[in-house]
This record gives sequence, C-alpha cells and structure tokens, in this order.
Amino acid sequence: MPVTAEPGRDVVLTLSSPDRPGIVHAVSGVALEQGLTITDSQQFADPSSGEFHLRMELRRDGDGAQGRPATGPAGIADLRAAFAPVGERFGAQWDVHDRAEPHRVLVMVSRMGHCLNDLLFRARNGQIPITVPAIVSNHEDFADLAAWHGIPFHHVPVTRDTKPQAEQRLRELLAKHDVDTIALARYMQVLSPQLCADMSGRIINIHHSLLPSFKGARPYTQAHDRGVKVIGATAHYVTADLDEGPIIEQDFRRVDHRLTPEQLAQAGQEVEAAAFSRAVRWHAEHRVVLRGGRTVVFN
Ligand SMILES: Nc1nc2c(c(=O)[nH]1)N[C@@H](CN(C=O)c1ccc(C(=O)N[C@@H](CCC(=O)O)C(=O)O)cc1)CN2
Repeated sequence: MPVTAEPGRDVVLTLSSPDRPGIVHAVSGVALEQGLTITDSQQFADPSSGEFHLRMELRRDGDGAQGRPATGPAGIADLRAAFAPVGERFGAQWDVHDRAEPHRVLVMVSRMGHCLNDLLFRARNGQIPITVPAIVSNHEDFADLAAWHGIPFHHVPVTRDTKPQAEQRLRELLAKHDVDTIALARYMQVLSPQLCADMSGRIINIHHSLLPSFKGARPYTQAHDRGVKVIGATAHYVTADLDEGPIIEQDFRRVDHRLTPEQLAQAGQEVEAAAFSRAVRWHAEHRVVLRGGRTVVFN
C-alpha cells in the first residue's frame, strides 16, 4: 500500500561515514532533542570498506512543537542545521530528505514500452513516490500512452549525426522540468560521457540481462546462443562505460531450451519491468547508497 507522508514532518536521514562507535547514539540523540520519532532505522557496517551507512525514517511529533515549524522547507532546513554538528564530528556524507517531496523523474523510452507502462502505473497509484513531468523518446510509439497519463511527450529523434543536438534538447527539458533523475525505460541510445558525468548517480537504466553477462546489444540472442536456464534483468546507474554502472536491482526467471530468442525477450519483459520499478522506487525513497562501483540498498 502506498505510504502517504506529511510534508516536512516525515523525513529520511541518510548518512555514510568512516565506521566508529557512537554514530547511531549521536544521531538518535539529535532526533530526541528535535522531537523526532524514529519510525524505521537500517544500518550497515561494511567490513570491506570500513564505512558505516545509516538510513533513518523520522517523524516530527506535534504541530510546530517548541515553536519549530512542523512542515515545509523551514522544517527541513532546521533539521539539517540540527544534524550538521553530528555530520561534522564523524566526517560523514549525509542529508535530510522530505519524504513528502516527490522525486521528479524524466522517463526515456524507445520502442519497447513494458517498463515505461509499469513505472507510469505505479507512479499514478502511489506505489512509487515520483512525479513524471515529461516522457522523452526517439520514436513516437508511446505518445498516446503519455497523453492518457496527461504527461507531456517529447519526440526527440536521434541519429549518429544529430546526437549532440538531441542531447542539448534533453538538457533543456531537464532544466525546464527541474528533473532530479532520468529513468531509461528501455531507451536504446548511448548517452554521452558528459551527460553521464553531469548526472552521475541520477540516471537509472534497465538492461535486459543479468549483468555482467551479455552486455551491449541483443542480450537475449546472446543468452539463447549460450543455452541459459535463467534469464534476467539488471537495473543500474548509467556511466560512460556501457552497461558497467553500479547495480541497483536484479531479477530473474527460469527458461529452457524450447524458447527462441524472441520468446526469451517476451518472457523477460515481466522481470525487466519489476526490477526497473523497484530500482526507481528505492532510489526515490533514498534507500540506495552509491559507493564507488557498488551499492548498498536498504530495501
Ligand atoms: N552512456 C550510457 N548510455 C546508455 C547506457 C549505459 O550504460 N551507458 N545503457 C543503455 C541501454 N542499453 C542497454 O541496456 C543499450 C542501448 C543502446 C545500445 C546501442 O548500441 N545503441 C546504438 C543505437 C541503436 C539504435 O539506434 O537502435 C547507439 O547508441 O549508437 C546498446 C546498449 C542506454 N544508454
């Protein structure tokens, strides 16, 4: 069931720092001082990196208790001010996020619409806390679907020669719609290294194989030729290195020798959409910690 959060009252604190005793104690102490109830808390002390990662869901009790605003940007700003000394003390990367502020996700698609369709449905019914301000495609196949959802659709054709202009148009739309994250819902064009760098950790792609197997084009043909007994999908952050970005979520299903590459592709659509929608939701809910080439996911 979708969780309805209240603006400024329901917040998420995310923190990563070198591991040492006292971090949770310090954070929960500030929560107590600020009249916050801890409604969920997950942490991971990574033995391979020596880092400590924390995700805490907090609710401010009362309406403006002790004169503090319970809602709105002021609520977030004063909570950030309150937690700042703890962040400083532990040398942490941290932030406080308003759970009621929907993540603004621009979705890109080419000619396969199953991931787009699943994401739009889940966003519409509140299962995923995102707003989709625009859909961009290098084809016109899903203009009707966008219209049904009442979402602006931008056809931005791409050829080898027009890629720079197409990406400039994309950048204009990112700025116009104040986009937080780009979701590539089976968008089949390679993004430039510059855009990947500018949007590092903010572009999510669904690749239709269990990476690192079967990178690049036609992964189901590669899988068929290898005689696989499971197929799957990988949602990952996008980097300049094609299909090499940090993995967020994977899903799979069993198959056998009877399926052709086309039938494998058909069978894979369900797991692709499931993995993609979970990855976008976890990202929007600040559950994904991106550290180097790996992720920690508090799901
Ligand atoms: N910089 C990146 N861009 C994209 C990534 C990525 O990881 N880094 N993922 C892809 C999605 N993808 C596989 O999941 C993929 C898309 C496109 C291609 C490709 O060879 N595209 C050709 C054009 C193909 C066509 O016109 O149909 C190209 O861009 O020249 C391979 C893999 C999304 N982008």
